[in-house]
Amino acid sequence: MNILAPSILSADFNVLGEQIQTVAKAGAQYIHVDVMDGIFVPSISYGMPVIKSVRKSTDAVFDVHLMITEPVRYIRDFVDSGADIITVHVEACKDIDETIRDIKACGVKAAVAINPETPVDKIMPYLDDIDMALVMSVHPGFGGQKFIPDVLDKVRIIRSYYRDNNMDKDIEIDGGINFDNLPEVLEAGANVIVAGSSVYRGDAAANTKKFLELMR
Ligand SMILES: O=C(CO)[C@H](O)[C@H](O)COP(=O)(O)O
Repeated sequence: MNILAPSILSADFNVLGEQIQTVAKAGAQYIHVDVMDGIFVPSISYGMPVIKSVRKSTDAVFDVHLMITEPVRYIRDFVDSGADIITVHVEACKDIDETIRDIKACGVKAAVAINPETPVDKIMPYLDDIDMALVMSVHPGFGGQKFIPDVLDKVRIIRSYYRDNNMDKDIEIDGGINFDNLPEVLEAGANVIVAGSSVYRGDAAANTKKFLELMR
């Protein structure tokens, strides 16, 4: 199933709850929540108190993408704040197996992300254990960047692995996705589409509906 995950990084934080409701009511299944610590990535976004507060605005799945160093320290806190899926970066964890175990032990879905420069081999050992693989299609840290098409080879390799092993798992792609590159991203095998600026720039409800229409 194809899923749209609007990234609230590009939303208007002054009315964040309403911005989330707009895309959820338009049909977005996930809300993509980017957490940045200023260490793993150069920018700082928001954390648990904000997530807990906006959790009240919708029942949509909260897809929490932790761009933070050693996320294992905060898994329980993010689950208590309302995360339904927690993504950690392979580059940010000393013990990725333990981190995946901790996420699952909290009763939420576990996902692992790789940056554009990280070889696909780094995520392959975890594909059986996780619920979703996230392939970054920009260097993490900021919304509104240009899509890096080379990462689609990694999507294809992961999708082939899942297909060959009869696993119907999710592959998420994040960064620079727009109406023009969406077809090639879906064709490569990604089925969870993160889109920030191309949803929230302009009419968020109309953009959400257009994405969902193109993803059918
Ligand atoms: O993880 C992210 C940045 O690190 C964002 O989710 C991503 O960049 C989405 O925003 P856009 O669609 O504007 O590229």
